[in-house]
Amino acid sequence: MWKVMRRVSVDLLESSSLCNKVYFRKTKMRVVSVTQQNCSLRNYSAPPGDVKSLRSVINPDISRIRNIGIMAHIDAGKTTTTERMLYYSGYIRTLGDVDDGDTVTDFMVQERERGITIQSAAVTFDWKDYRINLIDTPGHVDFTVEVERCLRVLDGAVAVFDASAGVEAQTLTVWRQADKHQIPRICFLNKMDKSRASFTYAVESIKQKLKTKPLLLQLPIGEAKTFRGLVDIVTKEKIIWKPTSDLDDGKNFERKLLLEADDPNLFQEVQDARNTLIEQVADLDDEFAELVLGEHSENFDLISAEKLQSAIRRVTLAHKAVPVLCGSALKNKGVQPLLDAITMYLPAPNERSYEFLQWYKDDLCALAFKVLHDKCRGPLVFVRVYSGSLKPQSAVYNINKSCTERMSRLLLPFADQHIEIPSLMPGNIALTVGLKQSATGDTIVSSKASAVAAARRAGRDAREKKRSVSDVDSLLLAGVEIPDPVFFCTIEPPSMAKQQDLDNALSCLQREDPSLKVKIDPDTGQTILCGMGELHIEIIHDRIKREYGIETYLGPLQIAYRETILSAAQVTDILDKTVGDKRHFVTAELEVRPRSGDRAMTKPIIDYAESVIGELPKELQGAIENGIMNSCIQGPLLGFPVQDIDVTVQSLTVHPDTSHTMVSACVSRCMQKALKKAGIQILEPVMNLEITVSEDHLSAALSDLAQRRGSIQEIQSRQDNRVVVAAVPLAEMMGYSTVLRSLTSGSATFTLELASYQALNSQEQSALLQRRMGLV
Ligand SMILES: Nc1nc2c(ncn2[C@@H]2O[C@H](COP(=O)(O)OP(=O)(O)OP(=O)(O)O)[C@@H](O)[C@H]2O)c(=O)[nH]1
Repeated sequence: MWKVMRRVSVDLLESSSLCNKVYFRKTKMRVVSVTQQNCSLRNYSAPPGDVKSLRSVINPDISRIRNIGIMAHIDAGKTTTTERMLYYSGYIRTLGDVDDGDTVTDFMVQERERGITIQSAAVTFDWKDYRINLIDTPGHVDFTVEVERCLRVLDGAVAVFDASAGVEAQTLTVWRQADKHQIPRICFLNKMDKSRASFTYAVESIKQKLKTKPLLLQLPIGEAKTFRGLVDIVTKEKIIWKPTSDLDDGKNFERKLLLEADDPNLFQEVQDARNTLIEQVADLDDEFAELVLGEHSENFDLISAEKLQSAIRRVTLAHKAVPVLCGSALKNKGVQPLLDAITMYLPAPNERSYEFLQWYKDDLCALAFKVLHDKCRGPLVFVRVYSGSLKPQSAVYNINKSCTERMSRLLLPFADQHIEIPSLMPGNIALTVGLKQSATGDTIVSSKASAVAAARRAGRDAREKKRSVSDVDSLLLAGVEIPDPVFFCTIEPPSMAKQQDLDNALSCLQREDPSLKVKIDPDTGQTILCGMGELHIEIIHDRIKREYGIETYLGPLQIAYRETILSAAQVTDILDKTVGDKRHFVTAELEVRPRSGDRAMTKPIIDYAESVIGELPKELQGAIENGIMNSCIQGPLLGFPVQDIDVTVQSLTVHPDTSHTMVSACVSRCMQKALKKAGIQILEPVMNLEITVSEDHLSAALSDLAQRRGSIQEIQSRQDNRVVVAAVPLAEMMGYSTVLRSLTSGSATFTLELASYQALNSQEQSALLQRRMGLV
């Protein structure tokens, strides 16, 4: 049964045109021996490992907590590394394998079948007196929002790399996201056992592409097939993994001081690497520089490992450099030192500074960062507490939703199983049961009065620092930026009777996943699903079937274009309508202008002529802006969102009896006319494409790209492979995975990421219009 399901899912994905794994897990397809029984052997319903010890320290000292994320390009080995961490910490007793579909963190059926992470999973475990809350995030670009929302609550991250590939496309994206949230990082060069693994190459690519300063804390002993251990440069200890007679689970390793007599060459290499590390750190940290230049300037050997570790910690927390470690998660090597490095070099929650905390004093301030729908318990909301404490059976106030909610229980997340806890202190992460309104990105405080007091303090602070009020708003209500979807399709239930069930399923899924958008087509009344990529929509379709028992039908996948205007235009409109005994009378005059700028913005910038703004009541202003926004959601040509326009309300006359709805309606109609008069230009999503292909198949891949309106920006070398970086319209990428697979005998991989929206030329635009009208 399991085999059959996996086979089906592989076929499904293979047929999907935009799956970015061209060879889609050849290894996974080979390893199909997992049975349902195997999975139950992992005993997912029983409490994991040493739950008693976790219970006894529910709220450890804040300095002993590490909220850590694992991030990387797809397939770098995040889940495998996480699984090893859980095993060595005693959280699980047998090692799971992504290729066998039985890891703890990939617990959704779709994740286990496909061997990919879709939802980020939070797991809590202890490592040498430290509490680690670890989040395994998805690597596939379709789930970037999932990564972003988790980064909001992390204090540190481990960036995992495939040592044979170095920095890959999605690594850059997640690295930039981590920069945005100022998250200190450690790099883990995984897959050192692979045939083309190269420590030097991977480090160089980190230096060049991520523009960061790597601090080499380890040197590998052997590479590829000969990889068998490492040297800790800080302590000069050699770590060699030794399988026991019946088990090679990586638990057994020998750690001893490297002596010159053991291996003179390696000894010298380590000596040099340590001196370089000391100089590098001294350059970045004044306190350490004093030590190095002072008492130990003659002999760096006298600098203790502890002093060096403290300095490395300071430069890591100050984002001045990034420690680099290596290993092979699959071959069970290097993960224990990585865990040590997490506790040693990444920050505790109280070492991060959050400006908004000062406004709450010691009152509760928590952020909801993820929602899961549990059939029995209802919505489960993941929260991170920043200040104050959370207790079960208490009321909390959600600032974003302006509502008070009651929380019934607090649970510690163990992937798909949960342990009940009596309280949650600052710096910690847990699941709440009972919050019905809270969604991803909401700020939760103890009461409305507390929110008001915090807002008052924030306002006072803003005035002192001459900051705008909207700045303060965004700090108080820190949410997650959701990019616009690029794909959409219709979704239909098997019968009208099932429409209500489908609506419910979609609204639950939307609360879990804010990047999923659902709307109703105003002309046909059909439900439209909008997603971040083909895989995203496919997974949603699958979940509706499996989790909600509704067999739905998807229409053909379509591209989400945008509309903009070509020139400025000014239009006047009059609405004169009598409803009952009331006469509604509005005249509006609007001017629209194209806006140039780097960022595509679907929200128009609205301003008012002086004669209008002087006497405009707030509610009336709201009605005008509603009308303008509404007509920008669906452009006049094909109904796509309108981007990059400025609007000026030049004049407005409103009869005293006129309702605000009528004002909005008049303004909206006036906008539509103005947009049409200004001339509509269709914009298409253009993607950044990165193909990793062998030299033999390079020319085939390039000539195919030329037929797809692709423009090649760069061809780089990556070990024996070539990496083609190109910009290609999304509309040309349908069916690409199948084509690339046949062109390259399944050896190439690619990633696709939205870059910008660009104008179609007039021929392309009229061809698209004809297609949409069903004329061709
Ligand atoms: N040779 C080798 N293969 C590895 C290693 N670690 C992971 N893999 C393999 O690489 C593939 C991807 O591993 P995952 O752990 O699922 O990678 P991931 O980064 O979690 O993948 P996504 O969540 O889908 O982005 C699997 O086939 C693993 O068996 C390693 O150290 N060496």
